[in-house]
Amino acid sequence: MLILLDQDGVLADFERGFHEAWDTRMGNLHPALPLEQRRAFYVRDDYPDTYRNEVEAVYHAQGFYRDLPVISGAIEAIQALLEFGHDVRICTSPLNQYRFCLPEKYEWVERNLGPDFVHRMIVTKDKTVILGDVLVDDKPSVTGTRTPAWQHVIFDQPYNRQADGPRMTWENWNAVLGTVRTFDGKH
Ligand SMILES: Cc1cn([C@H]2C[C@H](O)[C@@H](COP(=O)(O)O)O2)c(=O)[nH]c1=O
Ligand SMILES: [Mg+2]
Repeated sequence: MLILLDQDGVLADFERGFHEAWDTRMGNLHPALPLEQRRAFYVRDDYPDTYRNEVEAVYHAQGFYRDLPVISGAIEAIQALLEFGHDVRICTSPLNQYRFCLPEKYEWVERNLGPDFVHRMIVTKDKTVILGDVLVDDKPSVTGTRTPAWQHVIFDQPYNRQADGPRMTWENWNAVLGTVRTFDGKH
């Protein structure tokens, strides 16, 4: 299968990175929301409007994307997927404020998956134009200009539990991906 893996929220732990950076900068005024209480996909929507600038300052900061921790189990699962013979690509959308985000997404992949994996990166604002059998993504609804070729498998996070459909973690990936159909109709 051609497997598209989203980066933030699937491989890179955007939530933990935000939580730690927020507590360092702002914890004395408004402690970071515990992960299990996050409900909105965009973190700014779970914080009071009065903190919008401060929320954005956290993930616009230099080093934020580069230093995100790895989601536990992701690297080992990618190695296993490659060993099974799957074609694995990273399919990621940068912020419009791309100055640090964009190069740091590449740095993150180089640092955590190795320089060869950089060749596997697909950076796009519209994931529906990208071919694949499956897109593993934490966004509850991935939309764009086309009807996507891929099946969306939701990577489980507290802020996407309202969405229907197959739901994956780095513990159950093997069983969940086994249910996905490929372009030619085979498993
Ligand atoms: C505010 C906010 C932004 N994001 C960002 C993080 C990334 O730049 C994109 C999604 O990237 P992905 O690799 O395609 O997951 O959106 C976010 O995920 N959550 C937020 O709250
Ligand atoms: Mg994501």
